[in-house]
Amino acid sequence: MHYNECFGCGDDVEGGLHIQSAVAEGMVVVSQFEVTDAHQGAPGLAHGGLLACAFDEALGSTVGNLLRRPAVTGRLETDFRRPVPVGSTLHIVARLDGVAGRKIYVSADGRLDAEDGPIAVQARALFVTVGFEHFTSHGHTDAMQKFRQARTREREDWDINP
Ligand SMILES: CCCCCCCCCCCC(=O)SCCNC(=O)CCNC(=O)[C@H](O)C(C)(C)COP(=O)(O)OP(=O)(O)OC[C@H]1O[C@@H](n2cnc3c(N)ncnc32)[C@H](O)[C@@H]1OP(=O)(O)O
Repeated sequence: MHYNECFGCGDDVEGGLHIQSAVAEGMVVVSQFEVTDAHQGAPGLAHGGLLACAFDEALGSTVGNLLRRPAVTGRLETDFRRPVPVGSTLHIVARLDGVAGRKIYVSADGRLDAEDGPIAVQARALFVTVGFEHFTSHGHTDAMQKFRQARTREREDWDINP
């Protein structure tokens, strides 16, 4: 689900990750993260925390695209296998591993510069399904209102009673 002010996928967020995700064959969700100077940790290399963020985004998008229900990250694990240079593109393929009540298990591999490039980062996460009150009670009212207006314009259909 796209939200324009999201640090992970928002188009207008300066220095954001600008990740684009789409459902692909085999019920996977593919995402691309183009690493820029704004994402550096060590000189010339992506910051590990932002790589974790990229996977949070890609995995959250997997839950949203495949299950169409609101959920938040409860747990996120990352394995950093290779350095990710500035100027490279991480090709992330994510899958749904299982659902148990409100718990949703997802995992992903991120490959360097090509769909069949070497694996640089892997992640697994547990998302927990929440009601919309999670956002209305914990977030700012005006942000939720902007989000709802955008959803209405895009006519997105979500299960709001998980
Ligand atoms: C409109 C917007 C659209 C949708 C917008 C989507 C936006 C996605 C954005 C990207 C993703 C993010 O960054 S989300 C932001 C980062 N995450 C957060 O802020 C979440 C903060 N945490 C929470 O709010 C809470 O801890 C929850 C909701 C995760 C869980 O609280 P709860 O609702 O009280 O549920 P609770 O009973 O504790 O947990 C339910 C089940 O999950 C298990 N569980 C919970 N947390 C964990 C954990 N860390 N590790 C293992 N297991 C866990 C419990 O054991 C339980 O299992 P069992 O007893 O049932 O077996």
